[in-house]
Amino acid sequence: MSRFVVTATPLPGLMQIQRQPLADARGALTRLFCAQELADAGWHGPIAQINHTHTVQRSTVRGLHYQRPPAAEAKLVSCLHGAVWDVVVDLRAGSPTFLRWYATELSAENHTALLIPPGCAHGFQTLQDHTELLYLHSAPHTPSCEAAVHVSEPQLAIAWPLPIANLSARDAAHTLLPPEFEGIAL
Ligand SMILES: Cc1cn([C@H]2C[C@H](O)[C@@H](COP(=O)(O)OP(=O)(O)O[C@H]3O[C@H](C)C(=O)[C@H](O)[C@H]3O)O2)c(=O)[nH]c1=O
Repeated sequence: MSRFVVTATPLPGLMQIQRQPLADARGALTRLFCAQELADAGWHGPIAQINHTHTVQRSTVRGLHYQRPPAAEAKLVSCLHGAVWDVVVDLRAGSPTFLRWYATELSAENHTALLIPPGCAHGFQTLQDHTELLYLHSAPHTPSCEAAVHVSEPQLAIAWPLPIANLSARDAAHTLLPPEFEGIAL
């Protein structure tokens, strides 16, 4: 029996993964990852790194981050505590949804994760204090390949649900996309 319900989104390759906890009188066991089950959803190869973020204040925004080739990465983003409004932006050159974004709520309660394909930027806004996310990365953190899109990028017009708060100095300083930006060649 599959422990995940996989649902496509309007962005090709971006999949919503709903975990299916096995509950009993003691509580529940929830599978967070399965290479075999998630291969069909687009996860290929080993997990290179796992990160955990704790964000203290509601309304905080982190993002919009991605890694360029050769460290372009898939990410599986899960919420372990609290809730986020999670955003993915398609930056893939030639994609039919280039520069379109998709957002959904990830929370400990709804057991929903996003499997984000390479070439997409990721960000989120916390909807509760003390929100914790777990990230599975298919490539190692490679500072020389790190890149980002500004959370207030006019070409995206992301409709953040709350006022943007606690943006890091680094995230506040990301430059805007040039009009001629054609995306990332993967
Ligand atoms: C991403 C990353 C960062 N770092 C170091 C670099 C900095 O010294 C410190 C904080 O990095 P940053 O401000 O980029 O972290 P976040 O803004 O929380 O980025 C996170 O939130 C956004 C929404 C994401 O999608 C990123 O993948 C995710 O890591 O951790 C590491 O050591 N390993 C890593 O994989």
